[in-house]
Amino acid sequence: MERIGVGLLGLGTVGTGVYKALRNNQDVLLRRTGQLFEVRKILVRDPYKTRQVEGVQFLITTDFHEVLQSGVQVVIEVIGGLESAYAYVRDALTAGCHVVTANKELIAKRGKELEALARQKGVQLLYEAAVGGGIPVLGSIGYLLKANRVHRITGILNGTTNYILTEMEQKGLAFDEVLRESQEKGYAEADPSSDVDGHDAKYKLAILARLAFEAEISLEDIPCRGIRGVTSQDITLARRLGYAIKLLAQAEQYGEKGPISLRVGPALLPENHPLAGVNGVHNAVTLEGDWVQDVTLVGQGAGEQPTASAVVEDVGNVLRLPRISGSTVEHPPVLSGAEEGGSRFVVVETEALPGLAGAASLRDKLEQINLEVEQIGTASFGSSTVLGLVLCHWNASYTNILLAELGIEVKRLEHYPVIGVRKKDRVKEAVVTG
Ligand SMILES: NC(=O)C1=CN([C@@H]2O[C@H](COP(=O)(O)OP(=O)(O)OC[C@H]3O[C@@H](n4cnc5c(N)ncnc54)[C@H](OP(=O)(O)O)[C@@H]3O)[C@@H](O)[C@H]2O)C=CC1
Ligand SMILES: N[C@@H](CC=O)C(=O)O
Repeated sequence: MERIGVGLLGLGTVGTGVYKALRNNQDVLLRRTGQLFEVRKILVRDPYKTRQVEGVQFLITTDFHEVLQSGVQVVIEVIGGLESAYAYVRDALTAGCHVVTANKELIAKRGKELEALARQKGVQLLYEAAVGGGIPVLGSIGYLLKANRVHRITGILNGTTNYILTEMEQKGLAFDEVLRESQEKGYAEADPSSDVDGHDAKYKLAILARLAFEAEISLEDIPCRGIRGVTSQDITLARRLGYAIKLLAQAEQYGEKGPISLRVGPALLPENHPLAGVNGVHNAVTLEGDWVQDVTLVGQGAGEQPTASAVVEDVGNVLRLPRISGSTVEHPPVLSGAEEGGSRFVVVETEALPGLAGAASLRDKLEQINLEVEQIGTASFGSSTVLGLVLCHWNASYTNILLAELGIEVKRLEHYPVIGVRKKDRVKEAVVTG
């Protein structure tokens, strides 16, 4: 039996889970790795805080150097944020320690430099928990699908926003209330705007695309929209037309080493799409490769236990994996504005809207000016009425055309891409009101 010293940076939601998992499943890890992982020091910000786990007080420090001096071979970074985390990870790698982190922002922004440092020092830098919480998605791409050319990734990559959208729909709760709940449950980032504005999903998509396409991904190349604009009216109307609204992360490579398109934003999925029923804090990733065709991995995307699971799996692998060799990352062109051409769900909120007959005649009117309307629905919510249209072959100029044709005072107009509807699956006659 080999004793391995571990330094834990952070004892919040994830750090607490990691400490408990290392303690409670020590026997499992020992049996499977022959190694006994012992936490020697825990770095925190506030040494006086009451901790959610017993017996840690004598391990706590606020001095990072004490961690490095405690005979550790593995450092686990679960403090989050960028600058301090970066400095600690860099110093731990420089000192010859293996590093495991759950920090997607750090890996998306500084991963390239830190991986080069890890290679130079002959140590591992592992970050399975940075993407998809407990889902072993990076390992699946890196180790289990290594003979495939993965060309498309479609994912629900943020647990907080998926939880919010689900609770808004299923319980009719308000956005702010559900956001508070997701913070209490430990799903949200320290600054939850990273979740709700889509940045967290963007970091995760960049990490996935880099690994799957072996391509350098710049965060600026990922158009990103969050869920602040999604209302419960939009969710209700989309559902009536047969769709779920999800914060979707998409990446596609057109041919080997070919151009790449990337996008994060709310989108409609038809109810029979594999990701449409992924609810609550669950995440899911569909990977499409040349031989495997498609594989969908689903699991809890945030929270103490699933995230700790991914961190501790990395810890168990750190001394068993082959050393990272040279990287073959390419710089393919990135396609921008791959937003047009597909179907769009357009929501118009107003005070006065046509009923069923009016909606049908509106469709005729729009079709006369060559706006192909696939589905149309209206719904009333208190003093507001909402019109929802699924339009084919979306073009940015449609917004103004629509406003002119509607000829009514519009309180709000929002539009979402509609994903994954094949021609033969399209709903033919869909005019709903309520
Ligand atoms: N929560 C989740 O579901 C998931 C989180 N992650 C990632 O894991 C990381 C941690 O998240 P989470 O556990 O939720 O965060 P928390 O805010 O719950 O915990 C952060 C911990 O780090 C400590 N800390 C923060 N800054 C410093 C610093 N400068 N020096 C020393 N200690 C510091 C805090 O100390 P103190 O307790 O004294 O305040 C706290 O213990 C983040 O990168 C996050 O993105 C990844 C997947 C899922
Ligand atoms: N805040 C993140 C935590 C996990 O990465 C999320 O909600 O997905």
